[in-house]
Amino acid sequence: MILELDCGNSFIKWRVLSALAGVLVAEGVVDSDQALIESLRSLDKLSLGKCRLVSVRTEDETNLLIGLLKREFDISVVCATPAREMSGVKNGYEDYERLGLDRWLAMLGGFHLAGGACLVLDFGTAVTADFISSEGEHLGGFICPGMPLMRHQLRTHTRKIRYGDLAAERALTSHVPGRNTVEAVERGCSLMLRGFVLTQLEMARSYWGEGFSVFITGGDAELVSDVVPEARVVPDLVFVGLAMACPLS
Ligand SMILES: Nc1ncnc2c1ncn2[C@@H]1O[C@H](COP(=O)(O)OP(=O)(O)O)[C@@H](O)[C@H]1O
Ligand SMILES: CC(C)(COP(=O)(O)O)[C@@H](O)C(=O)NCCC(=O)O
Ligand SMILES: [K+]
Repeated sequence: MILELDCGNSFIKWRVLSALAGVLVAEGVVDSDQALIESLRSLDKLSLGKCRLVSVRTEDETNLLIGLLKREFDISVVCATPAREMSGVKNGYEDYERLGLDRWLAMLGGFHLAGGACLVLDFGTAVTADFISSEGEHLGGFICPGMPLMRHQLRTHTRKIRYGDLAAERALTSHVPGRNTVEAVERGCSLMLRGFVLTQLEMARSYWGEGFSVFITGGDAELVSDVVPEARVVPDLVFVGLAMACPLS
């Protein structure tokens, strides 16, 4: 079996595929290395052979996790690394190594699935947008705070914005003006994300008219997906790119 990991700033997304057919065996989201090991240990008939992973964490943190995986499961681990060009996509950063690897893999996955120009939007801790032309040229992108960061900033830099997770979830069932703090904040931040999406769409149209695909991924993808009905919500877009960047022979 193959273990795939997407180590973001907040969560580790994991999944286990069968070695031969690549069929999904199990998957999950965890908030620590230890929780990952526990989730995997609890699986029935787990027999991991290999692991491929992408991380936007520090080298030290990533190496710690790799060491842990090798000790626990005695597997080989392959890490996605930066590239100037891969699978027809050309990295557009001045310094290609500085582009976040999760963005790079989502771009590889998006361009592969679209077979043409695409806009890739990722809603995680940070929100990112990346533009890839029909020739596979990465035009660049944008980074801004995602929902968890916007919430956190308001909660920590004001005296009177305090509320719990359940209230936050309930507040997001509508976007009418809030009549209490939790509604006002949650809906306000959600509208910022939705406005961001519309701006990115406008920019993509100015480049490519109607000839492009939109991909939406990341843990908070559902907060914005209805703004772009034609978009493809692909929660595992980073994994699509990871398999392309790290083929396991
Ligand atoms: N099962 C889940 N576990 C944790 N967070 C989730 C889950 N489903 C959706 N989310 C949302 O995903 C967001 C984090 O997105 P994610 O793409 O995992 O971020 P990152 O890659 O930066 O770690 C959180 O704000 C949370 O609201
Ligand atoms: C932009 C990001 C913080 C997004 O991370 P995420 O929200 O997925 O955890 C990550 O891709 C990153 O650290 N990038 C390096 C900086 C850059 O892409 O320019
Ligand atoms: K991510």
